[in-house]
Amino acid sequence: MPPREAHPAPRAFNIVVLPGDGVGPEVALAAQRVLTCIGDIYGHRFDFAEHLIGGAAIDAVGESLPEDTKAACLAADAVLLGAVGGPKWDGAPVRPEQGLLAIRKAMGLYANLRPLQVSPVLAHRSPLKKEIVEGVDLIVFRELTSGVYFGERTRSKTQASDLCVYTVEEIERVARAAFQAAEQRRGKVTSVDKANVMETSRLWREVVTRIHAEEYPQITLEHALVDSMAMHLIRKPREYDVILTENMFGDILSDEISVLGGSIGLLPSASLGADGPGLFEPIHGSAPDIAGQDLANPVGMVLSAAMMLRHSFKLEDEADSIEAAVAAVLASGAVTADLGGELGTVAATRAIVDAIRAIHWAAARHVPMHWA
Ligand SMILES: NC(=O)c1ccc[n+]([C@@H]2O[C@H](COP(=O)([O-])OP(=O)(O)OC[C@H]3O[C@@H](n4cnc5c(N)ncnc54)[C@H](O)[C@@H]3O)[C@@H](O)[C@H]2O)c1
Ligand SMILES: CC(C)[C@H](C(=O)O)[C@@H](O)C(=O)O
Ligand SMILES: [Mg+2]
Repeated sequence: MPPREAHPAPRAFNIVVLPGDGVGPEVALAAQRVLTCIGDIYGHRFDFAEHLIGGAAIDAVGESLPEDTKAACLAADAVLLGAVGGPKWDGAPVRPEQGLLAIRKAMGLYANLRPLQVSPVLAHRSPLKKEIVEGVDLIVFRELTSGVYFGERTRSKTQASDLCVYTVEEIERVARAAFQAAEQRRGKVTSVDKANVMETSRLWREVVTRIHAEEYPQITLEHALVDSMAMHLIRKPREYDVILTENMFGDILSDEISVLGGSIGLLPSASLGADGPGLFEPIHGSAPDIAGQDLANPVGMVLSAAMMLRHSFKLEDEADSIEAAVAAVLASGAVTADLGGELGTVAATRAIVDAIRAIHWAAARHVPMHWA
């Protein structure tokens, strides 16, 4: 990508890195390598400060979100997170996942953006038919700081409960974020709920309908029930543009749509609030089955870093560079085992870094890309 005419001057950014557990540290390192390359090319300085979260924090200090990690995240320009959790902490009194929920809440990250694009050259990597997935371009807006994830929990010998609560304001703010995104895209929002059963879903539907009518009437809004939506997403995924949904449905549906692209290891996310730093993490987990073996696909984490450049730092060219390099590498077949390739995490990351440099070399000399 050649830099745009009025490119912003080089800047310095403080990025907190939370590697976490399992493959988290492996993919977090990949993102740092790619950002360092971007910094070299564009002259920005990215200062990385690593902090503990999840199981690694439990092992070191006995809690999943240490106070200094929280303070560092709140003071950072942005946060990158690998993944948390793993069987080692199953049944432990404090769970690694609590640290992740706590930092999302503390940073006020109510909107979790999970985009997916399946370009024609990548469609064959999906286990689904090429004609179904080719050209998919959608984004999930998942509410991230409320719902059943944050309701009161009870437990006795004979029963357990998880309370699901949504307030009008919590629905309004994430709905506005989704409608605003649709304005910049194909102008369609599909709001997903379970309004035939759940009271929180009936409120969700009412509020989304009202915000649409009052503030975004030019956007096409449709409502869908989560069970049939799970089916439609793999039968006709190209029909969707922006998918707006509550915390738990968004968690489940986003893992489902990862199949369209061929691997959960490809999908990035951005978690954003009203103001303050954002947090950027792949949608996958700590992948204990492949951790520590140089097998993890770094692309979801690397694309999360690109989302950080775009959303938090307004560095569009730099984000475009990473995305173009990832697309070129995936198209070339230089991929990890989850996509049927032979590269390890380190080699796949190197391929992305090399592609960024090659694209810049070609752009600077006005050479067609295939010579680079
Ligand atoms: N944001 C997070 O930190 C996050 C997200 C999801 C799950 N988790 C945690 O991770 C742990 C494991 O959960 P899980 O097994 O259900 O989900 P997972 O996403 O970790 O793994 C599911 C499957 O996808 C594969 N996979 C995941 N990431 C991959 C990558 N980058 N490259 C190649 N293959 C990849 C894994 O090998 C596994 O077969 C649990 O403790 C869970 O709570 C954390
Ligand atoms: C680990 C877990 C708490 C987390 C979630 O459910 O939000 C994960 O599945 C995700 O998708 O980020
Ligand atoms: Mg999940």
